[in-house]
Amino acid sequence: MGISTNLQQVLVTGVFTCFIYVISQVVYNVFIHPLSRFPGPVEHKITRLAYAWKAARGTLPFDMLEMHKKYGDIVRIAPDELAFSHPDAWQEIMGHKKGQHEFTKANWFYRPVEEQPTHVVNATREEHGRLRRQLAHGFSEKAMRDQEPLIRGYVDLLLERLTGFCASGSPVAISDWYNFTTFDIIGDLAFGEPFGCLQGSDLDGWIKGIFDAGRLGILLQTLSFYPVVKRALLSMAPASMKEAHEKHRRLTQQKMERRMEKEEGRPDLIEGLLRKRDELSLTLDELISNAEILIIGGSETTASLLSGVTYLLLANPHTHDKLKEEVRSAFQSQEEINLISVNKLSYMLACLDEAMRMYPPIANGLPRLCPESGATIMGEYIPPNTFVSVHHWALYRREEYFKDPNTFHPERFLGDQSFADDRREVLQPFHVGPRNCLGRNLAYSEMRLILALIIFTFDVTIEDEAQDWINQRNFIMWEKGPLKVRLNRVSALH
Ligand code: HEM
Repeated sequence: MGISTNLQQVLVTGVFTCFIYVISQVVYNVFIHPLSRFPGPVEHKITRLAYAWKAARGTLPFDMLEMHKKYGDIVRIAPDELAFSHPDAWQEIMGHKKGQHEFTKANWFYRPVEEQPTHVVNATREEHGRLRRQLAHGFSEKAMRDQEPLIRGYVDLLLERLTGFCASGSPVAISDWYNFTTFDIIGDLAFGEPFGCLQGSDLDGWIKGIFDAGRLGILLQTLSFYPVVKRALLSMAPASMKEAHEKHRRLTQQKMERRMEKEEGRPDLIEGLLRKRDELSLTLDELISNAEILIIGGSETTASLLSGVTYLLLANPHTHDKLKEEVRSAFQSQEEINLISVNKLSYMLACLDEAMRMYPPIANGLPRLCPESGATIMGEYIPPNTFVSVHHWALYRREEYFKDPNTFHPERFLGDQSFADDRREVLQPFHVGPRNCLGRNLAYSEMRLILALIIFTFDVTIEDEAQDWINQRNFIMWEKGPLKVRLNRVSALH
């Protein structure tokens, strides 16, 4: 009897203490916290879980737009995070800072498992500078000229494989084929060998392993705010998961070792790091980690945009007609289309930029941490250790910055006067500043070459089942369904 009364008392005290703790957290976060003066939904001010829930449901980009519409350009999206939706925010958060402290990348997002080897995207500032300098060789104009035959080989294989579908008359998920192509290209540029996706008409198991790990990464990012739970869950990971991880690691190591055996001076993206490996004190795991991030960053992004622009053109037939006219009048044969000659296709570039606005490959904000000195963003003092972000999709759909933002208008990038008030500098899908995209030129070259050759070679029509394709969820990357189209080879090319 005495024991159960004691137990009851302990339980009541425990529950009461938890209750007091939660109430005091709520009161602190809503009324006393240094960010309490910023507007936002109350559940987001109270707990990180409100944001995590939206990210986990895949609706974050759309929720962010609604929040900015309701609360303005600055929204408190978590107790310790602000989202900014304004042209000035890019430079103020990510730009080069003369004599001021830079915003660092948020560890909870970029390094959810601290034990993993680092790479150029999540490295500390000092480490990053050294890695970037070396990697930059592989992205130079000269390197790209040297890489062109390799890239062209895969694009020709894509055209050959797609031609197969013309003969059979069956619909084709062109989105998959864009993925196969960009993965094979980047596999060769990062590891010295393709994944065989175009040959095998499927994503390689190694790539699937990376995507699975990506999904887990979203969960781990949220759990970074609850380290005890994260540690417990990681220690309870089933043996099958650990085995899969180990198998993936072994395969990657073999890939890297094969690349290291190849001739010196290969014009690819990893050669710069291999050459200075000792100077940079790079372990094998760090080399692998850099190659992996090149593959993740350089394939899905480009393939998404190609799928997005194809869908938007097909859903807006007058733009598709205009592009066909531009490409087919500029060239007489496929051979004339190359990385240099595609530069004259100004309408096509406008289509790519407009697709980047409506369907940015990276749709959500990538968070940064405000320096110890605090900072001023959009005229507001931001206290130290605040996470800050700019959410691409939501920013690009704001009527304040783009006229008729939900409609595909490539003309807005061609000086059309009806879009004179657009704030085109808002569009920064590759970011600005010292950590902006190294692969921007490569991405544009690949996308221009592939799109020009597709438009030149095929008449493309969209299948009924794909009419709604663009309405997708987003989990850091878009959850692309199959973009089903029918292809007919242009008669002059038969
Ligand atoms: C449409 C395609 C692409 C988009 C929209 C894109 C976007 C971005 C963005 C937003 C960042 C900054 C990430 C951050 O702040 O954490 C980034 C970084 C990076 N991207 Fe891309 N990217 C694309 C294609 C590529 C390609 C083809 C490559 C080639 C491998 C590539 C390589 C990189 C690298 C190496 C970085 C890290 C740069 C650094 O931290 O110094 N990207 N990209």
